[in-house]
This record gives sequence, structure tokens and C-alpha cells, in this order.
Amino acid sequence: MKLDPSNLNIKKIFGVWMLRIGLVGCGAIATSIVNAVLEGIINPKVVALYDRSIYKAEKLGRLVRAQVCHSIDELVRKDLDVVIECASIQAVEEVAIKAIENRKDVIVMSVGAFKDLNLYQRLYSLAKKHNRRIYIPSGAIAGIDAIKAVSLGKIYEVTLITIKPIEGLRDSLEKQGFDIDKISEPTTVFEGSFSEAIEKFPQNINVSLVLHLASNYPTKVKIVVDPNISVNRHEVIVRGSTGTIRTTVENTPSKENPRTSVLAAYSVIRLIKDLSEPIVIGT
Ligand SMILES: NC(=O)C1=CN([C@@H]2O[C@H](COP(=O)(O)OP(=O)(O)OC[C@H]3O[C@@H](n4cnc5c(N)ncnc54)[C@H](OP(=O)(O)O)[C@@H]3O)[C@@H](O)[C@H]2O)C=CC1
Ligand SMILES: O=C([O-])CC(=O)C(=O)O
Repeated sequence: MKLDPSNLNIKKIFGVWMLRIGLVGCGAIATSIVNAVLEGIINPKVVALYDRSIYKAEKLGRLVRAQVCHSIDELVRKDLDVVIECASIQAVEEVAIKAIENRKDVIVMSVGAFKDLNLYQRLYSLAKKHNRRIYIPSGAIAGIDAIKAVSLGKIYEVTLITIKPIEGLRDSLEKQGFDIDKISEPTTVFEGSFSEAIEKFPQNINVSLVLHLASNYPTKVKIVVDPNISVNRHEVIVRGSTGTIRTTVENTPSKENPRTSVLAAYSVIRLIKDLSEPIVIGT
């Protein structure tokens, strides 16, 4: 059987079928996406980008000859298949609503925005009404495929234990008044629910929302700062009627942003690839 790429919702550009993407936020994750395009790991057309710092958008835009936009409104009106939000929790509502209303699919990286269940439900309805999809990549953790499957049975426990170096948590810890200079050994800086976790660590623990949304279970979170490690470590424990899942990742932090793991960027890069593939592996 011959594959017809027109069924994959992508367009032919210069004789090649290509997914057309727009990026909101031009930091670490967007830079990884652009690098993956330049290295030929994925082959979408980066049509447009926007960042509140025009300088960052111009710098990245030059590399892939993308149009630099001056607002989210301008970006969502471009000829795109998917808008990728890789900016901040505050950006999600505007990006997702405007993208969907302009008939684009959306990928959300700042998943912490869905702590607001109202926003999640409004976007769900809006996407359904406009026949669009919102994608939430697995991000910096492992096991989301299995956890989605397990969630169809009964779940008894979902726990995330995150251990990061000081640089991975510095901004949030400083805001909370921790005396960082006095931290010389692994120190628990948070224990509680996913919603409190994302409130206190908005740029460090989006993965707790990914886990909560995938499991549909009130996720418990523990955050440890360890001055002696160099990786972002996320341990996930899910106990359910099908058995127990434990996954651990020890992620290399991004050079551009030590809060963000390289795996988080690779997860969205993989999703972009899958959106143009005729066969998709994993749940
Ligand atoms: N789901 C997951 O597993 C993970 C999610 N994340 C989240 O993904 C997002 C992107 O991560 P990363 O690339 O590392 O972040 P960066 O901080 O490196 O880049 C984000 C860029 O977006 C800009 N920005 C923020 N808000 C807006 C806005 N409202 N409009 C336009 N531009 C904006 C930032 O500007 P400025 O510098 O001025 O703030 C910055 O230039 C973050 O929210 C992060 O917390 C990160 C890792 C894992
Ligand atoms: O990248 C990571 O290790 C996790 C992260 O920052 C987040 O979930 O916000």
C-alpha cells in the first residue's frame, strides 16, 4: 500500500511533505528543536517563531530562515500545522486558545498550566469543537506510556521523587527564601501534592502535571536538592491493579537552561517526528 502523506495533515513544500511548525518561546527547548532540524534528525519546516525577547527569536529564526513574529496573534495566523508552546506556564492559555481558534494543533511543554483544571477542561472542549488536538509530551520523565495504560485499571499510588542540583532549582529556592549557601548535602525542599509543587517550583516540576494527567490520580511529589549530583533525577512510582511501575531517569541538564533536562527537549522532538510518521510506536 502506498502512503498518502496528505492524510497526515502535513503539506508539500518544494516537493517534500513537511509538517509546518511555529515556536512560542525561544529558549532551551526551542533551541534543541531548531538544532534537531539543522542536524536532519527531524524535517519539519520551522515557519515562524515568537519570544518576548525579539533578540532571541531573531537569533534562532536566522538559523532556519523562519519568520520572526512580534506577537502570539501574528504567529497563530501563519500557515502552520502545529504551534509548539515552549515558553512558560503563563503563556499556555493564550497560545493554546489562539492557536486552536486559528485551526492549529498545539504542543504544550509548560504543562504546569494544567494545575488549573478549568483551563484544561476549557481547552479540551475548544479543541473538540474545532477538531484540533493538544499534545502533551512525556517530557523529562519515563513510563508515561505504561502509566496511561495502567490508569485504565485501578491506581493506588502515584509518587514522583525529583532530585536536582542546586542550579536546577536555584530560582525557586531563592524565591522561597532558602539559604542556598548553607546547603551542603541532599536536602528535601518540598513534600506535598502536585499542585502545591508546581506553585512553588513553576519552572522545575512540570513533569508532576504530566504524571498526574497520565495517571488521573492525585500525584505526591518530593523534591530534593543535592549539591553533589550533576543530573536531574526523576523517580516515578505507580502502584495499580496491574502491578507496580518504577522508572528512574538521570537526565543531563540543558546547557542553555540548567532547570531543563535535555530529555524534555528530545521528547518533543520525538513527538514532532511521530506527527509525520505513518507508524507510531508506544502508547
Ligand atoms: N514538560 C516537561 O517535562 C518540561 C517542561 N519544561 C517547561 O517548558 C518551558 C520551556 O522550557 P525552556 O525552553 O527550558 O525554557 P527557557 O526559559 O529556556 O525558554 C523559554 C523562553 O520563552 C520566553 N517566554 C516566557 N514566557 C513567554 C511569553 N508569555 N511569551 C513569549 N515568550 C515567553 C522566555 O523569556 P524570559 O527568559 O524572558 O522568561 C524564554 O526566552 C518552560 O515553561 C519549562 O518550565 C521544561 C522542562 C521539562
Ligand atoms: O526538565 C526537567 O528535568 C523537569 C523540569 O524542569 C520540569 O518538569 O519543569
